[in-house]
Amino acid sequence: MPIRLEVSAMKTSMTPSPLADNRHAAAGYARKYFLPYWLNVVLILMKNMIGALLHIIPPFLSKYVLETVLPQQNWNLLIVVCICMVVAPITGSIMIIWENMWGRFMLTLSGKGRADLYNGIQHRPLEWLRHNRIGDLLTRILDDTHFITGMVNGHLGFMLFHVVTIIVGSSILLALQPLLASVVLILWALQAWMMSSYGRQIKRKAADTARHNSVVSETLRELVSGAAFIKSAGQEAKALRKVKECLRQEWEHTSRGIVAEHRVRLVNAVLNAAVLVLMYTAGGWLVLKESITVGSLVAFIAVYNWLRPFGMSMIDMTLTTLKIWPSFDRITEIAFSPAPPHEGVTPNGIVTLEVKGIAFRHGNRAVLNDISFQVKPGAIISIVGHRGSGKSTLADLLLRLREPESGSISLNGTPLADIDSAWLRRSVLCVTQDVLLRSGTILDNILYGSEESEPETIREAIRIAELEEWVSRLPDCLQTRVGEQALQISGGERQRISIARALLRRPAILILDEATSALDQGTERRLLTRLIENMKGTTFLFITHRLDIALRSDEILVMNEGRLVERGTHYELIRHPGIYRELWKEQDKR
Ligand SMILES: Nc1ncnc2c1ncn2[C@@H]1O[C@H](COP(=O)(O)OP(=O)(O)OP(=O)(O)O)[C@@H](O)[C@H]1O
Repeated sequence: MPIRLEVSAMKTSMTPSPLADNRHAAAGYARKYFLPYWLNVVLILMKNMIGALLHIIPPFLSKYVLETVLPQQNWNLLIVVCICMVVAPITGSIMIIWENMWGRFMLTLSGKGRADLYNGIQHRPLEWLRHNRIGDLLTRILDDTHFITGMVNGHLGFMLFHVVTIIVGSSILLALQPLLASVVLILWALQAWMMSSYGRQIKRKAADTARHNSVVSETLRELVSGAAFIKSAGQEAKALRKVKECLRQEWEHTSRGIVAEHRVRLVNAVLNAAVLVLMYTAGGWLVLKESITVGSLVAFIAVYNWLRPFGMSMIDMTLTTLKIWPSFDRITEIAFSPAPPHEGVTPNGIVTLEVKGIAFRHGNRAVLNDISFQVKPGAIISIVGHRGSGKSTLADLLLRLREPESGSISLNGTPLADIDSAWLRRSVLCVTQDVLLRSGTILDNILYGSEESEPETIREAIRIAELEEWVSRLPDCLQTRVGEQALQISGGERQRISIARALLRRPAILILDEATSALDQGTERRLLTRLIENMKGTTFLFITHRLDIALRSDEILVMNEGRLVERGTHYELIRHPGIYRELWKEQDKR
């Protein structure tokens, strides 16, 4: 059944989701991954509770020794109590083994998180990808996820233990001496309140530092990847100045963050000392008034001293969490807002493409205006025009890398938006002039996306793309690695690799956007002839400045300033004055 292509009005999905929506999505994500492990979480909580109780036994035993064992002068009981004092906390510590066992699922979560982040980036609109700096994205994938991973793996369980311990410890303090405990707890609450207001400052500074770190990464990436260019332009000193300035700014931001953190620690130290002084003074006064026994005060102080380090490290952990929060925001900005690839209609058979009145603008500038045309299955079409007339933008729209502002594009009558996105990626392929090679071997690069191809088909593709001779001269032929040698692979060789790749993919529609511009005209002519013969049934859209292929096209679409201004065969167009005739004459002169 022939498939027709039609473009219908589509809504743009370029606007990124607001952060609040992303946080909501992140909460859903956490639910999705944590819920299957609810039993592990409950077990860890219970273990923490029992561990906290076991750790709190020694202070009570001290009270018992002072008030009962020593007055009775019971030597045997003293030994038993002392043994219990040692065994209880050790047992509590040994229980950490269970936590390692039950908490292992957290490790897998961090891996999934990083993969989701990459998935999020991959599914963002093209415009978003082009506007975001690579350095910034890398910082998000590597540094920000590293902080979060560390937090999930190291802190979460530990924090849980601290919270449980502090709750249990505070209850015991209240049970021992309600008045004294209230004073201590009020001071602690004051400390927590101060923390939260300083915390906002720390969070802001951390966000600032994260932003600057990503600018530094981006600048360094640019300067390192452009090192050869900088050298050839004799601009090494200027580049070095830029690096130094960048690092100076980074240091300034980091040090501002450190100063803010030190201020919080100082306030904490002062408050801790105040609590201690108050507790000894009030406790001593209560003993003198005979409101409590010395044993109770000793037990109270022992519980307090045992609890204090937990409070301190809780503050440390809260500070770390606050610093990590901006990383969390930066991740949720991309990881949880992708439009998932949707499963839509899968057109069968050959494909007819129809474009109806599409318009597109880059910012405020109209780049395409009222473009309409129809392409029958297996047709050869050339899209020509002056530079900047909108040809590549049109290709982006056909590939659904961008959405038209108005108008419609459809395949066999089904709008692109309703077509299964995986099918679309497989069936509408674009080969551009700038060919990016992946790390791996030459063969990996040819097979990318068609790994299941038969050896005979691969050989044929290599032959048609005229790669045979070049490959045979490589040290390991097809198995030669691209990585370090990438720079030595010429533009023409890269373009031929991507033509071979297209041959293996056998798309329904193949767009060649200046895909053979680096080849000499003789090679280009031969290669394209073989390509067309070999891919019968495929629709070809040639975007080109060389008009050789236009001669053999079923139809030529001539674009000017975003409009389709002429159409017809070479011989029809050449007869009348117009842009095509101008272009043809210009080429003739060359
Ligand atoms: N991301 C972008 N933001 C703003 N303007 C853009 C963007 N991409 C392209 N343009 C502009 O849109 C216009 C059309 O660009 P396009 O690349 O589609 O033209 P083209 O006909 O393919 O040009 P060429 O023949 O030089 O490849 C140009 O003026 C270009 O500068």
